[in-house]
Amino acid sequence: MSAADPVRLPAIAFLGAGSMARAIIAGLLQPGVAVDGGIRTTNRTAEKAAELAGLDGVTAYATETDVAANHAAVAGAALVVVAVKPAMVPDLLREIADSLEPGTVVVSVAAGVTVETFESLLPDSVAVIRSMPNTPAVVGRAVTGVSAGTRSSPADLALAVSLFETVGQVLVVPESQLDALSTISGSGPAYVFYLIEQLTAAAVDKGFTPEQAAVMVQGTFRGASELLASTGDDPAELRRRVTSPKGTTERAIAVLEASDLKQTFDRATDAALARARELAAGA
Ligand SMILES: NC(=O)C1=CN([C@@H]2O[C@H](COP(=O)(O)OP(=O)(O)OC[C@H]3O[C@@H](n4cnc5c(N)ncnc54)[C@H](O)[C@@H]3O)[C@@H](O)[C@H]2O)C=CC1
Ligand SMILES: O=C(O)[C@@H]1CCC=N1
Repeated sequence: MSAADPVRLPAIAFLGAGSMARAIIAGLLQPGVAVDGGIRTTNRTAEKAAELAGLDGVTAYATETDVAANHAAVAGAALVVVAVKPAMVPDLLREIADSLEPGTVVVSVAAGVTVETFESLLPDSVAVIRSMPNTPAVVGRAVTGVSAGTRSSPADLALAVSLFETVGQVLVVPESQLDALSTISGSGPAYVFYLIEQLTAAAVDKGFTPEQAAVMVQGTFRGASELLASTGDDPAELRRRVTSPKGTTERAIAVLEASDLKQTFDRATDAALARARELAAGA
């Protein structure tokens, strides 16, 4: 993307401007992106809306001070991103259904909630796309899964892909795979931060200050990720280059292998998948 070749998107409304919506908005505010008609946001509190209103090109509405906030935000918006908590989605869709103009593309980021639920609560004239982004969107490094709805056209899907490409990489997958994708990349940043927390605690237990531990652990995660990205080498080969035969790393890796991290990740991601199915059922 270059300044000479900006990405142009039509007016976008974010309903539920919390962590995830703000992460995507951060990408839209980058120099190479133009949102014709502007960005509208809604959230509950006036305090948060005031913060959002301070962003260039953003019109922010708060439901606590404006009962018509969601209606005002979707008026004239070609893209409507639904980013409230999954349990709140059905009520929100009932609230806005009559305010959506024909041809609007509604993009869900809500975990679990199916295209079927969205399409059943919205007029036939509105297309639905499901997505699953992740919070590295804030730094333009998101991985987002995107799935077509039954009423969406290839152009509608392409529009949603363009939206998420402003904040990182996009994978188009069938909806049947989107919950599984969510257990890997949607939740994934939390797994990485958890590993960082645990290795930091191990460093502190070995006598380093929290500051020293943070330099060691965060620098190592960043350095290893950048090494992987810049060489394109297989992670197993990069690991082998650290693991000197009969050396120290070999002993550490043997302990990690004995703990069967793969099985732990299988169980963790299966638990996330089960929760997505509960969310789909409205639990
Ligand atoms: N946080 C993450 O890493 C990811 C979250 N998601 C999905 O994004 C959605 C939002 O999650 P977060 O941003 O983490 O939650 P959050 O709690 O940070 O944001 C939710 C926002 O919705 C607003 N809200 C609540 N009721 C509303 C209403 N009736 N009208 C307008 N705004 C309303 C709240 O004020 C809040 O700002 C969820 O459905 C979640 O499954 C998807 C991918 C990753
Ligand atoms: O935890 C959640 O439900 C959301 C979906 C993926 C990441 N955060």
